[in-house]
Amino acid sequence: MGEYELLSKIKSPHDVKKLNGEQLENLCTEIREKLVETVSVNGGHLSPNLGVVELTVALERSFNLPKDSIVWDVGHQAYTHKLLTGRYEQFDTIRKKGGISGFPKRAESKYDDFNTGHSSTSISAAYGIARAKHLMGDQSYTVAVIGDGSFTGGLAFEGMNNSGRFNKNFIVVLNDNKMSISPNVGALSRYLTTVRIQPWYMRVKKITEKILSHIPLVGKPLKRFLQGGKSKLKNLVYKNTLFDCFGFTYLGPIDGHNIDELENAFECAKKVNSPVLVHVVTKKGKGYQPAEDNPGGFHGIGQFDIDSGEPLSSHRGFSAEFGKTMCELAEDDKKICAITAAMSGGTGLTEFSKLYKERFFDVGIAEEHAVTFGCGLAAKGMRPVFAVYSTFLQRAYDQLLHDAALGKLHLVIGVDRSGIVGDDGETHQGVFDVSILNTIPNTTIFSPAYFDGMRKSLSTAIYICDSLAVVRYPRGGELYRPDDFGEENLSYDVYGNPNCKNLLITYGRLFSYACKAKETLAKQGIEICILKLCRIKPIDENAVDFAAAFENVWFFEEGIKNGGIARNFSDLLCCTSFCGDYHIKAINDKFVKQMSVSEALHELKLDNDGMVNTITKNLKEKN
Ligand SMILES: Cc1ncc(C[n+]2csc(CCOP(=O)(O)OP(=O)(O)O)c2C)c(N)n1
Ligand SMILES: CC(=O)[C@@H](O)[C@H](O)COP(=O)(O)O
Ligand SMILES: [Mg+2]
Repeated sequence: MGEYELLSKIKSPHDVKKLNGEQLENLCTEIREKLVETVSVNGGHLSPNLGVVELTVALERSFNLPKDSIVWDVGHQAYTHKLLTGRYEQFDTIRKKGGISGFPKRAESKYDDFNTGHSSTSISAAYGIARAKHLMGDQSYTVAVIGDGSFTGGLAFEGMNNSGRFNKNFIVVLNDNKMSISPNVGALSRYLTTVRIQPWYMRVKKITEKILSHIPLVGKPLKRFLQGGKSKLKNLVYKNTLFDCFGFTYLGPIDGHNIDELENAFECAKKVNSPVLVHVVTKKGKGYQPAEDNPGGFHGIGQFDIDSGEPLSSHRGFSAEFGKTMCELAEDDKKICAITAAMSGGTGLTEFSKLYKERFFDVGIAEEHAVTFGCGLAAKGMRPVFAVYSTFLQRAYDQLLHDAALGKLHLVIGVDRSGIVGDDGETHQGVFDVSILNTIPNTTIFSPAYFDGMRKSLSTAIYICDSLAVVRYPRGGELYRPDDFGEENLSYDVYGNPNCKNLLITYGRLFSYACKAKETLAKQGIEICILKLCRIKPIDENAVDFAAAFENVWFFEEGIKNGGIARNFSDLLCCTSFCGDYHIKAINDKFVKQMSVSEALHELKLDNDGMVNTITKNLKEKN
């Protein structure tokens, strides 16, 4: 490893076009080695990228980038695209502070046509791009590349429905590897299996030609192309599929690891004067045995040992604790149901899915549906718990508001990855959920700091609350817990001398940083007391009354300031006799870039150093 003779010389897709068959094969091998080597150090999305090496090479050769446009859905599989579009030299910085992103970014390269991170957007975005080009008389091609998992998202179907009537070329490449993060689920997935294996979809050119001659508009040009002298399209078969019903000409299935076959299919797709769907079959994790054996495990991974495929670090996190608690509760209560939107592993629900199969619902990448489906379960007296990453819950605002809260339905949401998540960057930071949920009436939000608080909050959300109830917890595990801090209370805790002048308010994992800051400040002769909220909506009136007695109050919040709890708290304080100074440190109207969690908290001045510096500075200014 380390010697990338061909890859290191690729400065743009133009260079890839110059390579012959043998060189392309070697290039793909080098790319795979580079992917494994880099991700083993930086962490990242390995198996999705290993699966699309040939697909990407074929796309970059068949199309004329950056004039033609490619929109990668989610964008977690665009590493090869980055390597072939002038970012080889920077590739070692991927997902690091100041480095290149793990997702496409328009600001990063002229070859990145659309910013992504959340799934199922590619068809809509690419269609918008195609229509804009059309309006401007630009004849270049536009391609959306979407995985079979991302195709389960409603937005993908909205895009298909809308774009299917376009009377110009528009290409959707469906990368079908039978996997979302875990095995893909649902009727679409079942349908794709039948498309892949039905016997009448024989790969016979004659049949293709015969069928094509009966298809108006599309058939004849395709047939002519198939019959063309240097056509190598013997593997291409026209079929009548679900996609045709949407107005797309279906081409496939194509072997996604055969560059020749892929290029032929793309050449053919270009000839169609209407929307085309190219169905490409790939193997997630291809070329690295541990990832082929465990594609879900290598979907998104931290550092690992290349020889064994073993992760270099593992610690028990909130997700695992949440999953364990769900299993314990579900054992005694047959009404408890768990819902995930294609994130069973990440949200800790794998064990639940095995133990309580009939009460476990993986709805695909469909957060909006997950919420409304949960509301339906709740309407009939079940106890649904939807476990979802904070960033993906953003999709379901209207469903939370209109379907759950307005109807006072008792849906519980486990908001995983709340707060800074680190290397995935802006698209994945869980810093908006509080502000979003805070606007919704009939909603209770708990944001514990430790596992015991999470367990208590979850059972309270399930058994005491009677409308929308949310328990949020961060990526990773528990942080520092002082020996003299007892069990977490559900509403709030006071830690320190309640009669001192200075009060630090916070919630969630920032409490750990606050405790460290308290110790540091004590050494400097500054005494602070900490008010640790657990239930952040509604805020306990007694907590507000307690805070009102202090001379100096700081609220540190790991979330966006607008609409956050610190602002609420200040509104409530205004209604008391409080006459001290009130300071808020939260994320001030910006997106948080990719970097480790500790780097981000440091930069945002939300770690212990930031707290100490802010407090000492404010006190100095006052005196
Ligand atoms: C709205 C949204 N929900 C969930 C995710 C998390 N997620 C990222 S990739 C992925 C699976 C995508 O599967 P597929 O599109 O088939 O790509 P593959 O990894 O199989 O290549 C999921 C669920 C996301 N990025 N966006
Ligand atoms: C691309 C995507 O959205 C997911 O794969 C996400 O990156 C997973 O994040 P975790 O690593 O925190 O599970
Ligand atoms: Mg897939």
